[in-house]
Amino acid sequence: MKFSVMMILLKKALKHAEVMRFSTYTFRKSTIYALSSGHGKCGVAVIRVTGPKASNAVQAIAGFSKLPEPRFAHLRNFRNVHNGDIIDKGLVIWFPGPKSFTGEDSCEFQVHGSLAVVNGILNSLSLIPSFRIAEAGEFTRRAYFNGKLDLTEVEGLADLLNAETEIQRKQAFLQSQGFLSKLYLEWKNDLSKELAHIEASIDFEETENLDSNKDESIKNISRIKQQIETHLLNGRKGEILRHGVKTVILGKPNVGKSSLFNLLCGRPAAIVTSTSGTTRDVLEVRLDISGYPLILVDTAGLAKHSSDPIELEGMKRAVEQLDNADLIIVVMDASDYSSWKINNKYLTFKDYLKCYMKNLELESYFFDCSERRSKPTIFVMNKSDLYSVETENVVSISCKTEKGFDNFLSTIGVELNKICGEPTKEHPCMNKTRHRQHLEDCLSEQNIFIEKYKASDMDVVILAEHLRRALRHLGKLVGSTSTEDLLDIIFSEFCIGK
Ligand SMILES: Nc1nc2c(ncn2[C@@H]2O[C@H](COP(=O)(O)OP(=O)(O)OP(=O)(O)O)[C@@H](O)[C@H]2O)c(=O)[nH]1
Ligand SMILES: [K+]
Ligand SMILES: [Mg+2]
Repeated sequence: MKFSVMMILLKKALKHAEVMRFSTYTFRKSTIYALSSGHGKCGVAVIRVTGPKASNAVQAIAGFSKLPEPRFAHLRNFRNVHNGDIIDKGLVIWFPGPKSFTGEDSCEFQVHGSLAVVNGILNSLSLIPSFRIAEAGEFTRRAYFNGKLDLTEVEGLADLLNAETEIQRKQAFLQSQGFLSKLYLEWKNDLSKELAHIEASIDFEETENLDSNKDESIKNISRIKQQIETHLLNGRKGEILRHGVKTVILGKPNVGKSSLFNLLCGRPAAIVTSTSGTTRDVLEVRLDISGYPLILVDTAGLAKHSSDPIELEGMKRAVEQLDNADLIIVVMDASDYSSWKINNKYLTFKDYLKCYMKNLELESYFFDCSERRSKPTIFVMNKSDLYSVETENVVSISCKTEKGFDNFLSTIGVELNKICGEPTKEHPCMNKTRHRQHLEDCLSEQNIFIEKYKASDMDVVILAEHLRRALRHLGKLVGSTSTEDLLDIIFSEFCIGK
């Protein structure tokens, strides 16, 4: 048998294996239920049911002899399945499959949100034959297996449930609506077309035809490759937005770092005293600034001469924070600046800044552009109530009077926008290590393909296999090929009832 024919048969077998995996899941299906709204006392609680026997819940609990009109809210008495007592009066909505979230027959009960009512309904559901309580993420898992959502949409939904700020919400919502998968599917489609050309030529042994298409093929694949590369570069923004922008406050002792930290938090989270070296440990809070998630870190002041082992440890920890910082806020003291003189002359701000950073032994972080360590930085001159400094590239503020604080907030907002960007439908950002991994692997397969194809030093059949692998990585991204382990990780991010 020819090698290329073997490859085609192997490919078909792999496809079959995928279909098998999907169908084994359907065999395991039972009807599941769960409280989908938050736990604890609340105005209204939502209980969801999905699975082949969901209609039994509508009939047994809401007392319909014939199923009600789908997707309409019906006000009904809900009865205890065991003794017929009325538990509560509420709304029931019937969603016959496949037009439901999971794609299966589903229904939703909206009841008064007390523990007793919710337990009453859940107990009744448990008495209906073949009903069981849902596992965490099981509703979404079913939606995925029924083709209602692909994997990046599932991830987007998980992020949406966890979103803390407006821009995080926007990124997650766009992803849950399929804008990221749309991009990946476009690339998958384009690459598939290129592969189809090559496969057709192999099957019919049309080597002349293959040669004439070579330049066109290389051009098309290079274009896709470049789009993926740009997407990866932008992806760093999406990843930071998803995790939060780690923002480290640094400076000499007593300049007002903790005062600024507290002002941003809106509460006295850190101890502030006039004693130099007050802060020792690294303090961290999560904040929402202009819709962006900020992980704000207060650190010990960096003193040049210290023999106190606790202070030295604090400084070591402060500097370590720089390694994975996304944004740095360097705080200075205006009264300190005003007192610095060299040869009896006051320093320009630029010279002062150089000396200041040299004192902190952090010059290379900010001034050595050849080093990759240079990070986005905001320079803040605090204590402007004592001495006013109006210079370019420095934000003047007084933590004592709060003068200049609004200006400081908008400066942070601008930086955050530069760091995270703002996700749009046209440019959705990747935001997970999983995405990066598959895209990088996809790129490296494309690179091998282009290089070997150009040099004509590889059998075309093997060459095509590199394109196939590149495609498989895109497939893994949207979840048309995935493993149970990966699915377990992704669905574990959901709570019960989603
Ligand atoms: N006049 C004036 N005093 C300030 C201002 N901000 C902070 N201070 C005072 O400066 C002193 C040091 O403030 P902290 O916030 O503890 O300074 P820090 O940089 O965190 O100090 P360490 O943790 O010791 O490194 C305190 O006495 C504050 O009240 C300001 O804007 N104006
Ligand atoms: K202090
Ligand atoms: Mg402090």
